[in-house]
Amino acid sequence: MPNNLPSIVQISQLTRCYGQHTILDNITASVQQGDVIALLGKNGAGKTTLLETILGFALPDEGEVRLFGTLHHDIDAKEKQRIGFVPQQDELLEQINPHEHLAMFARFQPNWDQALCDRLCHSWEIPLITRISKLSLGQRQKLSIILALCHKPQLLVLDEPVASLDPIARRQFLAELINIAVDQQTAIIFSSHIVTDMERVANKVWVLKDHRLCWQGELDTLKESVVRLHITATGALPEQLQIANTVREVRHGKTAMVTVSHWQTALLPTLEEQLQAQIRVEQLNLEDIFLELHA
Ligand SMILES: Nc1ncnc2c1ncn2[C@@H]1O[C@H](COP(=O)(O)OP(=O)(O)OP(=O)(O)O)[C@@H](O)[C@H]1O
Repeated sequence: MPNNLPSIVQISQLTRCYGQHTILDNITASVQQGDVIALLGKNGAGKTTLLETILGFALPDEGEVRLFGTLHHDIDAKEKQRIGFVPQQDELLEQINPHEHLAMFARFQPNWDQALCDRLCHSWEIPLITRISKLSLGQRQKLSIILALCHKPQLLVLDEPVASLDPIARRQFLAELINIAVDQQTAIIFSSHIVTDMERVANKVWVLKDHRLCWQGELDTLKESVVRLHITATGALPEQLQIANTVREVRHGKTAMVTVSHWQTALLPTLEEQLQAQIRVEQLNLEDIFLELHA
């Protein structure tokens, strides 16, 4: 059956500058229901800028962003309730305690899931009656996540949500993300430097590099596309290997290790013939792919 619903997020030719500096250059991308998108990029690549621009905290210099089909700066309070956001630096109210904060927030959220809130507060050992200014960084981060998850958003945007979480809480958090993505079909955009975590939960990847999305697509396709070729020649290797879409090349005598993008298995026999070599194709994990794309 055709799906005529608008994308949850539609980014069209988005450019964003700070002063003279272009941070995001002509980005076009979309997010559909049920997508879990890992947003990857080096420090300063523009991940926070992209996430905040998507949410309408700043206007693009060029292009536009639509949330649920509406221009992001035109969405009303009701539509805002469909969004959950965990910012890199939390915006918790310091002078009240988590119990009061959660209760206050829940009053304005028609879809608030008190059972989920109670469960997470219990398993994450949130000190409910301690003033927020006295909580540890990790406890604050957990509270921000609970605030963002429990109103059952249709779009969840997470900017480095796990940086301060211990490994147990991180695993629990990832499990919750998978649950809500599967059960509620929530669209999730998730930025983190813990790439192994992203690989566990994401089905799509956006890689931000040189101000653009140098990759956007299915995680599995990315993993099939970027591979490392281990080449062992029977004789001498040609001076120029001339392998299409080479990302990085390391040579040593009759052997070479070449990382390529846009790989297709069907290319293998021709390449072996061309180089008079045996080639082993190594699949890479997401962290290795990220490192190779930035080598
Ligand atoms: N308010 C601002 N004014 C001027 N430049 C800014 C401002 N905020 C961010 N920048 C610059 O924009 C670029 C992108 O920053 P951003 O915070 O979006 O990167 P990031 O990918 O989220 O980085 P990190 O992984 O370190 O959190 C950086 O060069 C940063 O210095």
